Amino acid sequence: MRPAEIRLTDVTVSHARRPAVHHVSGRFAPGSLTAVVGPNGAGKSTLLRALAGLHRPDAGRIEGAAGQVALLPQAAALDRGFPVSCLDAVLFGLWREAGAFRAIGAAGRGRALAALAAVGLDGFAGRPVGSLSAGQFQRVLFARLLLQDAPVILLDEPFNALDARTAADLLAMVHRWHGEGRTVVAVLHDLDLVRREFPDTLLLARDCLGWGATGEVLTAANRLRARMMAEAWSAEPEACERRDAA
Ligand SMILES: Nc1ncnc2c1ncn2[C@@H]1O[C@H](COP(=O)(O)OP(=O)(O)OP(=O)(O)O)[C@@H](O)[C@H]1O
Repeated sequence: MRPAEIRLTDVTVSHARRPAVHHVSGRFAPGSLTAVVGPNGAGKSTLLRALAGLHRPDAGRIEGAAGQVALLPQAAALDRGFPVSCLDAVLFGLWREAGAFRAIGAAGRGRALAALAAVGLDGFAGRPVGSLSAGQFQRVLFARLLLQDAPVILLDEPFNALDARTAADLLAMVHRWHGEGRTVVAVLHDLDLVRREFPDTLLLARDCLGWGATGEVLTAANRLRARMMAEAWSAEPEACERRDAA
């Protein structure tokens, strides 16, 4: 598992010309385990979507991510009313590998069943995803990531609304991916968890307020700065003056 270095150079990502991520530069080293933290509306999900190629930066460059990323979106952003079984939901992980209209085959089904077993959902293959608890659904999404087998794994609030046991099981999987040499990036709000489990941190408040060793980034001064920036945001962020001036 040899992920490339992911480099961001002066990256700005906007929604309707309003910058959610503002002139961010830095790098995710191959095999690093990084938490992305910051206040609500800081641009964390937007950054992950840009890294996954789902949202194009309107300025700057992201290099090294294309084609090697698997993304776990925020559970709240997913529609669970869609009538699919757990097995099919996991098999969506093979979509890119197999192509939209190609048969998955017995080997693919076998891998999907093994992934369900690995996340503790043996026997759930035929269950509709709509009938799962939040924790069981998150396990299905982790099984899908397992099947995708990507060198870079992006997780958007992976432990939200989970009980201690489920969170611990999924955190163990994150550490396994890290141990295998994958690059893992997770958006998190629990700073105690970040300090305990994540060696590196990117502190975002639309601008990057720190990116490096967690202990050096999560200082009281940096967190205060992030809070003050968030309090200064109006409901609608301003258009980027630096970009408009360019
Ligand atoms: N689809 C969208 N259309 C318009 N604006 C959006 C869209 N998605 C996000 N935004 C805006 O972009 C900014 C950053 O949002 P984003 O979801 O990236 O922040 P976040 O740090 O992940 O927040 P949270 O911690 O609340 O999940 C916010 O001002 C948000 O309202």
